[in-house]
Amino acid sequence: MINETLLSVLSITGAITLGAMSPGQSFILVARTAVASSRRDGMAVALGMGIGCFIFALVALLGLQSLLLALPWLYTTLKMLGGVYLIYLAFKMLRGANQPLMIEAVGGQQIGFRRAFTTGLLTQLGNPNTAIVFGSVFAALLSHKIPMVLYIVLPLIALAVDLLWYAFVAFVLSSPRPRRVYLRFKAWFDRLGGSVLALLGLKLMLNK
Ligand SMILES: NC(=[NH2+])NCCC[C@H](N)C(=O)O
Repeated sequence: MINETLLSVLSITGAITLGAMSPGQSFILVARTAVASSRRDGMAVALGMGIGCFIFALVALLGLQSLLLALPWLYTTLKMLGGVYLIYLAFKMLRGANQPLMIEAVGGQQIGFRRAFTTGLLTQLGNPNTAIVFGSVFAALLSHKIPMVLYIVLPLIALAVDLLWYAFVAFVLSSPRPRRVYLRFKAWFDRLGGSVLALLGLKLMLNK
């Protein structure tokens, strides 16, 4: 019994880790913030990603999947909201692509911890990749009777995995060299990042 639980916790941790490491909208946002804003802001986005995962994990354990199956309109509404938010972020990134950044100056263009955190959180909550990982993985890897402790342990693991991974990404990308590279090709990076975000947003809205 204990072993079985431990085994599912380990496989779930593995699946969450792979999900965190696969590139997507969350990665784009953390990377962009870390190179363009500051390490601190990058960390704030990473924290938002972690908390977003915590919420997803909890909600998945509480049976969101069956709720969404029962209420198709809720599913559609959430998808639309997520898509609109992504396109909004993409629009901001594309619009600012040609504006130079003065990030050599100390602190650069800080966006502020709270705003960075909120953007991270909303991006994670609107991320279909995250929803799929938590929706399906939990369903597939947990037995029907979920031990009580897992309701706390799994969300905490989810928080830790994404927080650590994205903090690592933010840490690496906010060091001088990656920032210099970003700065040189800023317009192109922003165009690329913005376009991918917009496509992901459209896909989210249009996909069944
Ligand atoms: N554990 C997870 N699946 N977290 C969500 C990660 C999302 C994905 N890595 C992205 O950048 O979009």
